[in-house]
Amino acid sequence: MLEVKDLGYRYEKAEHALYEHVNLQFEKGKMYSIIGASGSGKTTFLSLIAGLDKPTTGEILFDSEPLSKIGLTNYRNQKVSIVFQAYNLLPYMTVMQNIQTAMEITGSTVKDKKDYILKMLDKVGIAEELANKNIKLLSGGQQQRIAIVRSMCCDRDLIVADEPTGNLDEETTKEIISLFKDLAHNENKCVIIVTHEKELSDQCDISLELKNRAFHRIK
Ligand SMILES: Nc1ncnc2c1ncn2[C@@H]1O[C@H](COP(=O)(O)OP(=O)(O)OP(=O)(O)O)[C@@H](O)[C@H]1O
Repeated sequence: MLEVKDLGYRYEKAEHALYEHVNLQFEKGKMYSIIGASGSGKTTFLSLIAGLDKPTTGEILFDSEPLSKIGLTNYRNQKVSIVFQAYNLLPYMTVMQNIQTAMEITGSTVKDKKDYILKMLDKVGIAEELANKNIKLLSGGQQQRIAIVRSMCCDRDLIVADEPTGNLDEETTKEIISLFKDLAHNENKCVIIVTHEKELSDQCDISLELKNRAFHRIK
């Protein structure tokens, strides 16, 4: 579903490229982890496959079509769901409004959105009374869970997440892992997660390590 072809990336003014000639394929129904030392370029890679930035060389294809042809804005609005730490949550809106707005922008066909959102929030342990609170009143961990629920509600084939369990307690981490697993295995999504956490990486179907400017399959 997602194909990375001969990809290279170099930040302007950086001495070296972060990586070159990367070739990878990601399929629906699988959960992938990307691990690697701090600064190895994991977040940058997610930004590229999420259509937030363009590769310096090579290309990325979604269902055989290059992102450059789909258009990055189109791609982000229609194909991919991004769970970066509290990425793009709107601080002046409530939890409910944040998720509902995202569903509307992405053309969700769910009829009773409020009811649906409350059910999804319940799955990650967010009670109804929090749903009507402003985002900025929530803790970092709660905001992270909202960002995940928003990605689940938007029904995209590709979900990319950066350290989604980074600031959560052990029990919530388990819950979040099982939500991502469910999305991959029961809803046939392609889930790609950058993580430092072994527990999360171990649960993935395929693990890639970014080391010495190349990706190595370790599971
Ligand atoms: N906008 C930028 N301009 C120049 N260099 C950058 C920029 N953003 C990141 N870098 C550098 O690129 C390298 C890769 O950064 P990236 O955030 O992708 O790594 P990472 O593996 O996700 O790290 P971490 O695990 O610490 O989050 C780092 O050396 C970083 O300093």
